[in-house]
Amino acid sequence: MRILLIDAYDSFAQNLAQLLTSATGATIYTIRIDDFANISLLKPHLPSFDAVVIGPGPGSPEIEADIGVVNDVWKLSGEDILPVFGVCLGLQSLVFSHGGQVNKLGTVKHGLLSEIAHTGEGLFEGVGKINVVRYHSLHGITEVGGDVEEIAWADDENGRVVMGVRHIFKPFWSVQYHPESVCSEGGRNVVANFWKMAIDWNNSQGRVVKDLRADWKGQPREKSLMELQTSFEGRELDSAQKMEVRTEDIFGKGVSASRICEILGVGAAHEFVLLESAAAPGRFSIIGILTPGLTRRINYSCGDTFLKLSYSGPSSSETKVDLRDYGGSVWRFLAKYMDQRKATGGKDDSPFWGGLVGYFNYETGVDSLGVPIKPRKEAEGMKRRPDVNLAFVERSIVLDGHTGKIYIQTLLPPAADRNWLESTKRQLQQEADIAITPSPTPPPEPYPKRRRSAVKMSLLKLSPTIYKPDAEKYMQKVKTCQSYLSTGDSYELCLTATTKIHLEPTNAWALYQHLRTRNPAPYASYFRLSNTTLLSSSPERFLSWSRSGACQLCPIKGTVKKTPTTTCASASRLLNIPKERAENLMIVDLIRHDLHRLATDVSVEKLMVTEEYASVYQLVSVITGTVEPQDGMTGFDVLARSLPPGSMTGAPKKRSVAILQEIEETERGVYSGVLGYWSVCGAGDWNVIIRSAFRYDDEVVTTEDGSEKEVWRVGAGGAITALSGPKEEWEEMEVKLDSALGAFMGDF
Ligand SMILES: C=C(O[C@@H]1C=C(C(=O)O)C=C[C@H]1O)C(=O)O
Ligand SMILES: NC(=O)CC[C@H](N)C(=O)O
Repeated sequence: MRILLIDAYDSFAQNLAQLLTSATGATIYTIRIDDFANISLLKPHLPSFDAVVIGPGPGSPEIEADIGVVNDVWKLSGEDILPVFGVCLGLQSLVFSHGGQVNKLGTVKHGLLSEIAHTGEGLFEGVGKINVVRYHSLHGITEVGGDVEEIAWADDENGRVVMGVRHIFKPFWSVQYHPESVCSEGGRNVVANFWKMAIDWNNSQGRVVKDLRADWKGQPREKSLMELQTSFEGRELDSAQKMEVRTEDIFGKGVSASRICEILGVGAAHEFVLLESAAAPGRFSIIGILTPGLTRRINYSCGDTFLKLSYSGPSSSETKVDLRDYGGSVWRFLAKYMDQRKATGGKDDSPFWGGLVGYFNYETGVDSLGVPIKPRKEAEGMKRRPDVNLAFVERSIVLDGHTGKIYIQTLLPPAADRNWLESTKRQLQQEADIAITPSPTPPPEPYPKRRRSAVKMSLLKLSPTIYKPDAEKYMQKVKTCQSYLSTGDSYELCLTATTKIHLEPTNAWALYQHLRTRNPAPYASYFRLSNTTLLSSSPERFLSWSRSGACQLCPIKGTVKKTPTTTCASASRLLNIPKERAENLMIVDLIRHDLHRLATDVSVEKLMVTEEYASVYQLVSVITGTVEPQDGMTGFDVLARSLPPGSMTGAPKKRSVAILQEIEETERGVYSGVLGYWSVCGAGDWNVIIRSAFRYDDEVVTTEDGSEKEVWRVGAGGAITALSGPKEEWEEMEVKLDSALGAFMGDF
């Protein structure tokens, strides 16, 4: 049994595919509305399907680019007719193509629940009273006395809004709401009813479904990056390396990650990597030792046909890798690179044995969606910077904040690396001994007192000049976002803006220490690579995967500022309102879709739990799924196809990103990207780069008095929905901005 799902570039389509699979047992083939230029090209394939399902999507059925072949599917006649079920845009298209109208709602409904009334028959047989999730700005009005009749309704501020329709003599049904949303009731029942009616109709017509034609190109599931690589004929990378991890471990409770970094000379290091769990629920901190002349750097700028390999250190020659050997894809290159570097022998309890560490910036995600990158640095008269900035780390130190264990690890062969393991162990052991010997308990995190005062001295002298976005302009942009929400082009837009800081040359490590003390976060990081410095206090995990392929995504959406009187209970009350819940729900549904594309057993483990951070309370959800290692599928496949993070774009992702490219004037750069690792042990963990500051190390401005200043950037923003107020959004942006801006303030 086969169902053809026609996706209108929505971020919920694969949730619908999953609902269809579980309710019907059929195999789902997904195509896009414009994969076939017109209905006569699609028509020859339709006899191969038991039914068609039209998915939701941005825009309107009145606009051809938004609807593609779909209006014509509803106009099929005679022998060509087959059962069709439409969702949201699908319903609007059914109504529109049968003489009805599609109008704007006075009060749009995005991520909001309504109880619906229905006939209790046909599609709604045995469905009972249900609350359903709505994502729409438009609504259908059926033609009086026409062939399409109403079968379900919602009553709200708009009056009576049609929620379900059927064709009176053709096998066509549609719903306006989203039966596939995690918060909709009765979805499975409605889809099962459609399927039963579809099969009955096919039988009554003697319609026998044919095999797929030889020229049918669609696949029931997406291929992994490694499967796509099977035709790989290009040059091999550095010869495949079977790596053995060697580890020394010590018990080092009381030795902080910061202290170890200082022992390793972080303050003076040109390049350095620390991914630090500086607050709960973080557990492990990872230090990547970047050895000049030895550690590989991998850099890529979107639009290039090549990527650059070089060695860590101030001067290194570059090798260009022709990406055409990898289907033009940096993702396929990286999948192959890591496939050749699988390691054994590390400690089970250490999540990272060495491997890729670094970031994919926001524009990498924009590019991978096929959306043109509008604001580019070049346009601002800036140098081109890598959009992908990674290192392959051979030597690393991992601290387990729960057990106090410190793992010292190397992937280098013993002959090349005899002394490093032992000498580092000795050094850290000495520090561990000091930490446990003195009777006054070791000073609390982040680092011993003497160092804190040194940092204080240097920071007190800072005099940053801060260029914040213009408040009026930002509020105007909130309204522009809302105009796109009212036309149905987006359901939620994560608007952001960049603040620039000019600062006298300052030690970045000292700044980081200040940031992590002021705003301790589970995904803090100090990252310097390829002329870029990133100081992060991110609270948000984007995606992690285990060695066995268990994926977890933890989107945050919904923010309340902490005040001296806020408690978790009071914040929870403020967050548990329709506006905040809708913001979060939209992203949960979007992420379920991203995960359903490649993973199985997708489920929402936590839905909108209030969590406390240093300066804010947030609503957090957790979505999990598993990628099957056969076919070479890894968590990296999910990463490659899920950028930018949905919590930083809004939904539907592709259209929302394109709209944001129009509204935001500067490129986001490192902000809104993801930072993390993919280890040679097979596991990976990536966070969303927010509450962070970054700079390009060679970018300086000369002020009027002739002094040189560093240029730092901090991005901040928030989700705009129809329920947002411009002033409140500006204030929310400021709260998030302040959590990173604090690094530049000398008030400690
Ligand atoms: C846009 C930011 O944060 C994002 C937006 C949030 C929101 O709208 O509530 C919450 C967390 C992040 O996903 C930011 O920190 O700059
Ligand atoms: N979810 C959808 O399919 C939305 C349809 C249409 N773009 C609207 O906003 O009404």
